[in-house]
Amino acid sequence: MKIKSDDLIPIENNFKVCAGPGAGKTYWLINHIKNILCNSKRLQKNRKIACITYTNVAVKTINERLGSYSKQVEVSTIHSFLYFNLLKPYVYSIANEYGLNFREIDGHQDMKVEGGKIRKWIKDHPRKNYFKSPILSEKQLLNLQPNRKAINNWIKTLRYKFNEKELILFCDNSKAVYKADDGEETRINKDTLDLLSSGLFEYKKLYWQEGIIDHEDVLFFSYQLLKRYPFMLKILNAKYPYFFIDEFQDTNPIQVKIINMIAQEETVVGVIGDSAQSIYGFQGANCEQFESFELMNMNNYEIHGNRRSTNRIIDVLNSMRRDFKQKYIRNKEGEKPVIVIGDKIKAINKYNNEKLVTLSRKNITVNKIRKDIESTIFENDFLERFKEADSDKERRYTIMDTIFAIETAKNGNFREALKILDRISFLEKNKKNKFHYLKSLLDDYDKYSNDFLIDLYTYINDVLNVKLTTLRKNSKIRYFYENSKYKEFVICVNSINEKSDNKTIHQSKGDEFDNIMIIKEDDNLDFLTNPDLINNEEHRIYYVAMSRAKEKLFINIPYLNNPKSLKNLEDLFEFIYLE
Ligand SMILES: Nc1ncnc2c1ncn2[C@@H]1O[C@H](COP(=O)(O)OP(=O)(O)OP(=O)(O)O)[C@@H](O)[C@H]1O
Repeated sequence: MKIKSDDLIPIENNFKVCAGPGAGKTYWLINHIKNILCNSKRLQKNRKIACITYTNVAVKTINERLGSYSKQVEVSTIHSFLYFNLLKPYVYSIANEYGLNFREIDGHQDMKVEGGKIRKWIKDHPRKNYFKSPILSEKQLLNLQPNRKAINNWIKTLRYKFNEKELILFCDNSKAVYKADDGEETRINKDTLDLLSSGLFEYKKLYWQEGIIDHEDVLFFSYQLLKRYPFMLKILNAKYPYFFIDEFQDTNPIQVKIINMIAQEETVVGVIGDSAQSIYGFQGANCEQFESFELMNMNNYEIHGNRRSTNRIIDVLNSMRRDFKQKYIRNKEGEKPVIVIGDKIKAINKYNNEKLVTLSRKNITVNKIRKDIESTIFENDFLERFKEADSDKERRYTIMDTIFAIETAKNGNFREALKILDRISFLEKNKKNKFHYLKSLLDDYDKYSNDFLIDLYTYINDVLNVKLTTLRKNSKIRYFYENSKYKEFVICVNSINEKSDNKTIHQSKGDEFDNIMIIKEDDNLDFLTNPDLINNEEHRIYYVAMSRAKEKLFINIPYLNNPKSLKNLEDLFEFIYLE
């Protein structure tokens, strides 16, 4: 059934809302929540609406938009929802079985890959006796650097997946490769990878025994808990009579299973999304999953308008979409989108008089643009130079982690900031000291953040009374501290990256900007000339990118080998060749 983004729907039925970009899905969801808060007879004092969304930025936005209504709504990412409602209170009950040191767990983090742990894992591998030809030996795996690096790359792809009803761990074998600077490629053979794969839980346990869990582990343990202890499900149902998930197209299969479990009892479940915007395939999400998602007593709705973009931009989006065409709601003609052919920096500079946000497919392109456009130092360059200049590891790490913690806290994530401080040896695990240290630094931010690193060094020494190794006069390292700006360092912090005008397409998910330039590294515009939003994730990624634009849209390609191939795009785009 078609609805508009300000329509109300019955509050006691499960629902699925499908709508294209800029349709007002988030806007609609917030209204729906307010409607429930005003009219539900099932929301007593201690019961809440759960509203799950994809990123911490989205959590913040939804909370702000709910305003005073947010008290009875728990807005969070699925990981933090499950962590606080299931893992923290109950994981002790299965901890032994998984070698999980539950007392040490302090939140969840991005997956860590530590060389030392991989080494230990291989040394103690449960099927170590089979490490003989054609399987690489322990020595070949541990002592040859290219092999080590290839295994490292492979382990970085570690994920859970369902094998029948059980969750198993697997890695992507195509990533067990290392390419040296001279182009020589080292690839680990399949027999070795199969054997190593058989012990992946032992690898995980090396982290678990220290209480370290990542986001995917939160899903894994939650699933195990819910499967084994039905009373936990009952508690969730009692606490959250309504459970909604925004951006459902990027939900992975474990989350879907958990959501299905939650929906079996009295909780009303609603999912909102757009299968054409599913862009997290590498995490196991796929667009088919959203389309086939079904619950008992579920109403289906569609919103066909686009409230974000000008008509000319919506025309481009519609040219890619087969399932339905979006309607103009703003009904502003706008300018014809432009394909700009030539150097990216020239292209950005040409159109940068109005605020322009660039969206690139890869991080490396974003970094190149930042280096030229923002005249800041490429983050790795700076960290590399710092590492080279300051060989005193303790001092270097103290400075580095202190800045990471300060900037993370300033971005609103105080908990994460305190966690970062654990990496500093004199603060480790001492909550009171950490708190005091961070608070002073935040209170006095202006005293050290406007100029050079030396100011922060002096502040830590003199005001906080932490004695860092002296920086000798006229030494190379003192010169570095006296000449490197604090703000140069800040660029290294990811959360700051989010604020930049130059970002990856994935970072732009859910957001919108007036003017956008998509930066391509080649002239392949297949996603426009031959679009396939159902089967091709790359096409969906560019669809998401283009649909972030409200007013103006540019696509930059470095060259155009075959102008004829773009003939069909002339109605939709203007073509500009740069000198
Ligand atoms: N009913 C409405 N009245 C006024 N403005 C609206 C309404 N619905 C949505 N908007 C505005 O339209 C824009 C797009 O809305 P929103 O971000 O909720 O869309 P979305 O469907 O979640 O987008 P996407 O899937 O592309 O991220 C926003 O600027 C929002 O404030």
